[in-house]
Amino acid sequence: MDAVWILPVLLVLPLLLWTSSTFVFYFKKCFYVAYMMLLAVIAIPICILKSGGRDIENMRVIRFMVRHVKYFLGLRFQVSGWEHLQTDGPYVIISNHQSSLDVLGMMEVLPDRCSTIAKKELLWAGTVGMICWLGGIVFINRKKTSDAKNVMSDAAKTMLADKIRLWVFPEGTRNQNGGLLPFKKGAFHLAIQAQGLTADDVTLLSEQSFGIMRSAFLEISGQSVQSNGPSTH
Ligand SMILES: CCCCCCCCCCCCCCCCC(=O)SCCNC(=O)CCNC(=O)[C@H](O)C(C)(C)COP(=O)(O)OP(=O)(O)OC[C@H]1O[C@@H](n2cnc3c(N)ncnc32)[C@H](O)[C@@H]1OP(=O)(O)O
Ligand SMILES: CCCCCCCC/C=C\CCCCCCCC(=O)OC[C@@H](O)COP(=O)(O)O
Repeated sequence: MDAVWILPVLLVLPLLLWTSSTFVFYFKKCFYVAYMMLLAVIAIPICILKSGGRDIENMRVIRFMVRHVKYFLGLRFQVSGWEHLQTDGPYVIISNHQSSLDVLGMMEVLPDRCSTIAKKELLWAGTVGMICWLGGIVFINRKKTSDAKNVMSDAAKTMLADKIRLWVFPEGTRNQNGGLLPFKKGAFHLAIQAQGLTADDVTLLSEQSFGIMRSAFLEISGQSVQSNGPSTH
């Protein structure tokens, strides 16, 4: 009886994929989440066997396993300036944040010994949450600012002691409104500690970084003319 339903699905699915770009978009989105969950199932035992638990070195495994996902989604990346990340010691990377697909771009350029700051809710995202924990991702509670600051202060100490790099999304949330949200300060408090600056430097550093990222963002957006489905994802 069940098999009767399979035939229409098998017929309708290719038809929708062929005719509806909106369907293609949502199909890809579901595929992305399911496939990342599956990849994490494979990566979890590898990371545990390799590093014995939570360890920033696990980000190498995650990076390696995620890099091919772009091909399934029809995405390609153009990287420039990668050589600037090839320096010794700790540093902070900041980037804008539009969608969960940003993880794919991140994995194209992620340096060794680099993890990220993420909202704590991600920890509960099934196998993806577990692999994030194994990769040394630092989870913060955005609703409790003082807790988040304490966690980031501890992260700054670890960053200096263990020479790790941290990737922060200074907008603090995803944003697809065609610009940048005002930056939160956490990334810059991390950066001053890595560079021997003081709290007085945070505002200037934040403002300069915002200006540079905004002009780069607008320049790149101006070149981007292709659309592959609804604008919100
Ligand atoms: C193999 C299969 C794999 C499958 C899966 C693979 C996954 C791979 C991993 C990839 C994971 C990617 C995950 C991405 C997730 C991205 C996110 O979750 S984004 C959301 C979370 N991130 C952030 O929010 C980071 C940015 N937030 C901040 O920096 C904030 O500052 C804050 C710490 C949360 C506090 O926020 P808030 O109080 O609202 O705002 P501010 O304006 O910044 O600060 C107010 C005040 O406090 C001072 N201050 C801020 N931070 C600090 C600090 N760290 N230390 C000291 N003081 C601080 C700040 O200066 C302000 O004071 P002032 O007097 O006005 O200056
Ligand atoms: C138990 C099942 C739970 C299912 C949850 C699905 C979680 C997504 C799973 C796979 C997606 C691939 C990994 C992408 C990780 C990126 C996470 C992300 O981009 O989080 C958004 C966060 O930066 C900001 O969040 P808000 O915009 O503030 O909100």
